Amino acid sequence: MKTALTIAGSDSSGGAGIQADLKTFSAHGVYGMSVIVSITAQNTQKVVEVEDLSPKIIGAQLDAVFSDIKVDAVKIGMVSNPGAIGVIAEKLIQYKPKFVVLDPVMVSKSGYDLLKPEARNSLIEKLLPLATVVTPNLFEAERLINKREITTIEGMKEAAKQIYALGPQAVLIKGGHLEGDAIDVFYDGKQFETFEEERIETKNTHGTGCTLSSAIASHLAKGETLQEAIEGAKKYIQGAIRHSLAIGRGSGPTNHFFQWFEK
Ligand SMILES: Nc1ncnc2c1ncn2[C@@H]1O[C@H](COP(=O)(O)OP(=O)(O)O)[C@@H](O)[C@H]1O
Ligand SMILES: Cc1ncc(COP(=O)(O)OP(=O)(O)O)c(N)n1
Repeated sequence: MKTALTIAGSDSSGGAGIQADLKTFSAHGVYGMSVIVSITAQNTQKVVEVEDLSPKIIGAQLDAVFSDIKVDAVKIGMVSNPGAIGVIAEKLIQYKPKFVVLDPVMVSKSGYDLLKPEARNSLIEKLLPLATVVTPNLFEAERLINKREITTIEGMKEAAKQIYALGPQAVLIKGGHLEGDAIDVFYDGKQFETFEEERIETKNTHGTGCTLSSAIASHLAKGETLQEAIEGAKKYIQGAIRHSLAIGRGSGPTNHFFQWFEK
């Protein structure tokens, strides 16, 4: 069985973060492992509180996994603070996993800062250059390159070029917050590609970014090319949103095991 490791924050409501990643790995038949960076007290309506784990225990989790198990792909989500980012970068340089999917999580849909403002530069300098692909949403793309507002496909392409110049092997800017269809823009330094699906009208989109990035990691772990991995992940998130769950009183989660419910 292929393996994937998520390095991210825990979401007590189970729709985003580590919980979404492990469900996604399982739904793809990939053995999932986790390094917890932060614990969030969170539900479908809000993030109530966040507690970061120490760089020491983050490093110990990484050593425990990498010293024993072959990791076929890594997904990075909420990394919270400069100390956590420092130890994650150090260990990735040491263990050299083949694929690193970096979701530069900054703010939850409910509006809570999941990346401390002072950690932005560390994320750019230390993690972006280690990424096989970085998957910002529109807001995160704006923050990475200090751009005002990205609202069009042309704007996404220009931003993808600028983010690519920061060091990742490829960039996928997600268009979940665009007007109209859900169009994601890919750039690998040579060519652009768009991944397009129709927008599904629902408020239950908690954890869509986490789910897409861990699905990309799952496909990479199974040996697909990056473009094949994104194509597969995009189809998966579309199904997961189409069958999303009205659980909780706010923005409910996607359905990671929607295949079980399709006739
Ligand atoms: N309502 C929707 N219908 C279809 N696809 C969506 C919808 N919302 C988000 N997506 C897709 O889900 C993935 C995650 O995107 P996005 O929601 O922008 O990320 P994030 O959760 O990081 O803000 C992207 O592939 C995006 O196009
Ligand atoms: C612990 C944790 N990590 C990440 C997120 C953000 O996930 P995302 O997929 O961007 O989903 P939304 O917050 O936008 O619904 C999170 N909320 N918690």
